[in-house]
Amino acid sequence: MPIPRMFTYRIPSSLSEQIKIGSRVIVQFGKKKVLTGIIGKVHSKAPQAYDAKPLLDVLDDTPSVNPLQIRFWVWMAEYYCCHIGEVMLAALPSGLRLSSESKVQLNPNFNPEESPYPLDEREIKILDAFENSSELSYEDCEKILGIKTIHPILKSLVTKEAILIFERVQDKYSPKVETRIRIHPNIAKDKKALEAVFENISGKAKQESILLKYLRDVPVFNNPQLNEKGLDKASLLEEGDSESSLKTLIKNGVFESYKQVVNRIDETAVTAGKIVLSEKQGIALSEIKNHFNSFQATLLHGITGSGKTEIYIQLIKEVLDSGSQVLMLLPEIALTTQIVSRLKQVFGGQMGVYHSKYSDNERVEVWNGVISGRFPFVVGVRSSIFLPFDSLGLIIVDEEHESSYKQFDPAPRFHARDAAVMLSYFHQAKTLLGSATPSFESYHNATEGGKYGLVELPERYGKANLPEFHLADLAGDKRKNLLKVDTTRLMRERIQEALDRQEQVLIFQNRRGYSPYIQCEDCGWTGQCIQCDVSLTYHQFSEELRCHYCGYKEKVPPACPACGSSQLATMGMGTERIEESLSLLFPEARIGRMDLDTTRNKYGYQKLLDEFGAGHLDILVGTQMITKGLDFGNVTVVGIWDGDRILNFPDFRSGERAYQQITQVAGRAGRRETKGNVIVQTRRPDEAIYQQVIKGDYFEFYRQELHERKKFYYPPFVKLIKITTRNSDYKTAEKAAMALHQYMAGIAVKKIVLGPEKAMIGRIKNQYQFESIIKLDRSGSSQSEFKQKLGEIIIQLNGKPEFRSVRFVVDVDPN
Ligand SMILES: Nc1ncnc2c1ncn2[C@@H]1O[C@H](COP(=O)(O)OP(=O)(O)OP(=O)(O)O)[C@@H](O)[C@H]1O
Ligand SMILES: [Zn+2]
Repeated sequence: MPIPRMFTYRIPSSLSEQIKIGSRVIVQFGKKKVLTGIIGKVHSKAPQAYDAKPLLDVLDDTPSVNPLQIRFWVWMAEYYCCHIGEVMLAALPSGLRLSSESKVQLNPNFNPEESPYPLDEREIKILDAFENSSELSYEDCEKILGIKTIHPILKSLVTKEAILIFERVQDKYSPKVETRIRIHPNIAKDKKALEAVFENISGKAKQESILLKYLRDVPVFNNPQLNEKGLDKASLLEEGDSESSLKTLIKNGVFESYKQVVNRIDETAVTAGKIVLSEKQGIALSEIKNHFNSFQATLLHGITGSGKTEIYIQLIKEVLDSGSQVLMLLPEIALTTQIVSRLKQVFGGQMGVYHSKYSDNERVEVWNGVISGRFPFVVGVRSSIFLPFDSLGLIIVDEEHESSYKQFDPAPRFHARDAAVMLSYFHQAKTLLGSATPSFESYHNATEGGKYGLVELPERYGKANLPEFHLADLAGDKRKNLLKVDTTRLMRERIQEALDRQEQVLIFQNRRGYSPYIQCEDCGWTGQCIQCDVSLTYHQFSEELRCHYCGYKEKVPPACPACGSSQLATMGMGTERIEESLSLLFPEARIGRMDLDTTRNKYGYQKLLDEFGAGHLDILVGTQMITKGLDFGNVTVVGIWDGDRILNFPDFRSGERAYQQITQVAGRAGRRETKGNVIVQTRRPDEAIYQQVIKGDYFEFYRQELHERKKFYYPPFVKLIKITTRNSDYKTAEKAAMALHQYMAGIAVKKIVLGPEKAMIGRIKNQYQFESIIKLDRSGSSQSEFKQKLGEIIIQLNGKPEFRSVRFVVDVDPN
C-alpha cells in the first residue's frame, strides 16, 4: 500500500457544496488506483509539478475527521519524523477507508426485509453476489456490474449498513460466537428423567463429572429459567474434562448445544457498591484539581495499592458531568483486567473500550460511538488517542511509565503518553499521569522541570501495608547445598507457608532476553534463525524452535544437526521450566502459567485471571504480564525467580526499568490486611539497587540516577533520536550509514552524533542494520531544525542510485 501524502486535487463543481475539512474523499492515485483521502486544506494554488486530478467523490455528509485531529496528525508527523499519511493510516480504521485494495463483506446485522432503505438494481446485484462468496474485492464488484466507477455504489451500500469494508484478512468482521450447553428441556423439567440419566452413566466418571459440574453451576430444579441460557462450553469444560464425554452426552440427548452471537462491546452495567474516598485519597483528589488550575498536566505518584483507580473515577465523573469527553489510556494487557470491569461498573454504557485485539469493524463502532456521543468516555490502548474526540476535558494515562506506550513499528513511532499531553493541549484539556513508579521524564517534569504538578500518595489504601522484601542468596545456598531445582530455601519455605495458609503465590520471571534455547552438549551447537542473527527460542509445548523477531520456526531436530549427537539440552529458564520445577517441589499445588504462549488465544489471559481470582489456582507463574495492575487480595507471597536478569541490560534506562519492574511485581503482594512477602532470588544480594527498592525511596533513587544521566548526556537532559539504516547488502548498509553520519554531523545545531554501529541484532529478516544515535540539545528550535534537515538528507541519500533501496528508519525518543 503506497503511503498517502499531501496532494492537491481539483474540486469538480458538482461536489463543491459537499467539501468540508476532514471529510473523506475518493481520489485517483496513479493510473489505476482509487484511494480514500481526507480533506486537510482547501486552497486555490494550482500545483507546479503535476496536473491536479479531479476529486472523484465525497464520502461523508459530516466530516469523519475533525480539525483538532488534523492538527494532531500534523504535529505527530513533524515530531516523529514521518509522513502525515502514515499517521492517517494508523489513525483511521480501514473500515472507514475505501480503496481499490478494499474488500467488502455482507454486514451480518443487515436484513433486507427489515431495512428502511430501498436498494436499487445494481446494489441488489452486489448483495446477491455474496450468496456465492463471503467477500468481494473492489475488482470483483467492477466485474459484476461491468462498470469502472464502483465506489458510489459501495458508498451507498455502506450508508445503508448493508456491507462492511475491510482491507486485510484479519480485519474482516467476524461476530464472536459462543457455544453454549444446556440440559435437554425434557430432562430439566423432570427429576425422574434426570435420575435415569445418572443411572445410565453410572461408572462413566468423566460424563458424571461434567453433568455434576453443570448442575452445581446451574441448579435446574430450583430455577428452570437458568437452564435456558445454559453455560458457555469453554467454562463448562475445565482442565481434565474430555470433550468426547461431552459429545457423548449431547449425542445421547442429555445435553443440547447451541451457538450464540455475543456482543464484544459489552453493555451490561453492573451496579457498583458505593465507594467513599479515604481521607488521603480525598486530599490527593483536591490537590490534583488545584494543580489543574496552573498546570496542564499533573503526575499522580501513588504507591502500589494506594487506590489510584478510585481517584480517577471521581475525576472522570466530574469531567463527564461538565459535558466534556474523557479518554483513559491503559497499557495493552491491563485492558482485560479488573480495572476495566471496575470502570464498567461505574460508567456502564457510556464507556467505550478500545482494544487492540478488536477487529477493524469493531473499531469503527467505537469511532462512530465517539462521534455520535454514545461514548463520551473511552478506555483504550495507545491507538485510542486517534479517536475523533472533539471536546476532551481530561486524559488519564495510567501506568504512565510503561514502555509499551511507545509504538515500535511501523511509523508513526509515537509515545502515547507524550502524544496524549499534546492532544490534551490542543483540546485545552488536562492530563493526569498516574504511576507507582513514574518514568524519569515525567518525574523530572513534575519536579525540577516545573512543567507538571505533582501529587504524592505514599500509603496503601485501608489496612494494607507495603510488603516486606527478602533477598535469597542463590550463590550462598548453592555453597551450602541448599538449592533444590533452582530454588533457595527461603523461597521454598515462604511458598510452603502461603500454601499451608491457603494463600496465593505469584512467581515472576523476566522475559526479556531470557528465552530457553536448545544446545548440543557435545559440540555447543544452538539453533539459529536463517533470516536473523539470533538464536531460536525453544517452545516445549509445540516442540518447536522459533524466532521471536521474524516468526520463523522449525521442529526440534532429533539429533544435533552439526555433530549428530543426541545430547540436546534445554538451556535458559523460561516460565515453562519454572512451572515444572514448582510442580516437582509442590506436587499438591495447583499451578498456572501466564506468558505469551498460554495467552495467545484472545480470551486466554482473562480466563487465567478469572481462575486465579476464583481461587482455582494456588500459584501463578508468569512474565511481565502478571505485573500490570493486578489486584488479588489473597496473594501474600511474590517470588522473583531471578532478580539479576532484571538488572542486566545495556541501556541507560536499565536502573530505572529494574526499579520499576521489581517494585511493580512486589506491589502485587499483601494488598489487603495480611502482610505480603517478596522473595528475590539473586546471586548478587549486595547490588545497590536492591537496597534502594527495599527502602522504597523512589525520589532518592531518582536523584542518584539522574546525576549519572546528566553527566553522560542522556534524557531527560537531551533528546534522543535513533536512526537505523537497513539494506539486504551488508556493504551498502554500512556505506549508507556512514554517509548519513557525515551529513548529520554537518547540521548546525547543538548535538552529539554517535555511531554508526552494527545494531545489537545485526540482521533481521535478511536486512543488515546499522544504528546512529543523536543526542540533541533541548533548548530553542534546534530539535525542529535538526528534524527538518534530517528529512532532507534522507531524501537526498535515497535519491542516489547506490542507496535507492536503503531504508532509513527514524525513531524519535526511542525506548
Ligand atoms: N476508597 C476506597 N474504598 C474501598 N476500597 C478501595 C478504595 N480505594 C481503593 N480501594 C481498594 O484498594 C485496592 C487497591 O486499589 P487500586 O487497585 O486502585 O490501587 P492502585 O493505586 O491502582 O495500585 P497499583 O499501582 O498497584 O495498580 C483495590 O482493591 C481497591 O478496590
Ligand atoms: Zn528470524
